[in-house]
Amino acid sequence: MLRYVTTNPGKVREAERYLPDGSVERLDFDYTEIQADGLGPIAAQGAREAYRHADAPVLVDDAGLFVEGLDGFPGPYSSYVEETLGVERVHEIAADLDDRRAAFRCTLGYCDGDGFAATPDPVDRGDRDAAAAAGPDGEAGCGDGDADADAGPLPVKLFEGYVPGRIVAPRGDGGFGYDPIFEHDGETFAEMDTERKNAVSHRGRALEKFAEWFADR
Ligand SMILES: O=P(O)(O)OP(=O)(O)OP(=O)(O)OC[C@H]1O[C@@H](n2cnc3c(O)ncnc32)[C@H](O)[C@@H]1O
Repeated sequence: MLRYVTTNPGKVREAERYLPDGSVERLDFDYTEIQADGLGPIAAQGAREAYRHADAPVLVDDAGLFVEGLDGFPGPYSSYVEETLGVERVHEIAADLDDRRAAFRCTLGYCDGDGFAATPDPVDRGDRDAAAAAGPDGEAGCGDGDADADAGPLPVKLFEGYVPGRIVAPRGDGGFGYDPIFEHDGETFAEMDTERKNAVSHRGRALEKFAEWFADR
């Protein structure tokens, strides 16, 4: 049984649509979010820690909002910023910017304690650049840059998803987190139902890639 590791029930609602019934259960485990410029090292480290905790295959979901006019902030710090400033303040700050383009990014980290061929290159190619398209998926193994001597060489397979949009005044009651202030194609994510958000979202894209790979393994 695969454990979807998150403290955020909103993520699980979206993820369930991509994973076969009965093949996954939520693990409410608050893994350590290391400080890093990109989501890849955070997801990789989190997956290793969660795997050690669960002793079962795990999928960790690290996501963030990257505002172009703020050089990608809050990015990997999105959770902290939501808790401290709050979503409406982020909109107020962005309202003063000329460039309100933004992107959501999601990196999924899968670890089952088994070996993938570990590659030395991390997938972190600069999540700060909100305009850059998500690149190919990668594997983070030994020497993947998330330097934690205790983490050991457990290989982690990473999957990325990206969606462009812009920051707007809050609209809509659905979704979670920054959804009310993130507009894509004329609608905020909070105005979309789960199915519609999944069809375009960063998480949907990453989950689609994961689900395909997982089924074909
Ligand atoms: O780490 P876990 O336990 O999964 O839960 P979290 O909510 O802290 O998850 P992240 O660190 O990945 O999320 C960073 C922030 O981005 C927000 N976020 C993530 N995905 C989102 C989405 O699809 N829509 C809106 N906000 C999102 C989320 O609410 C956090 O404030």
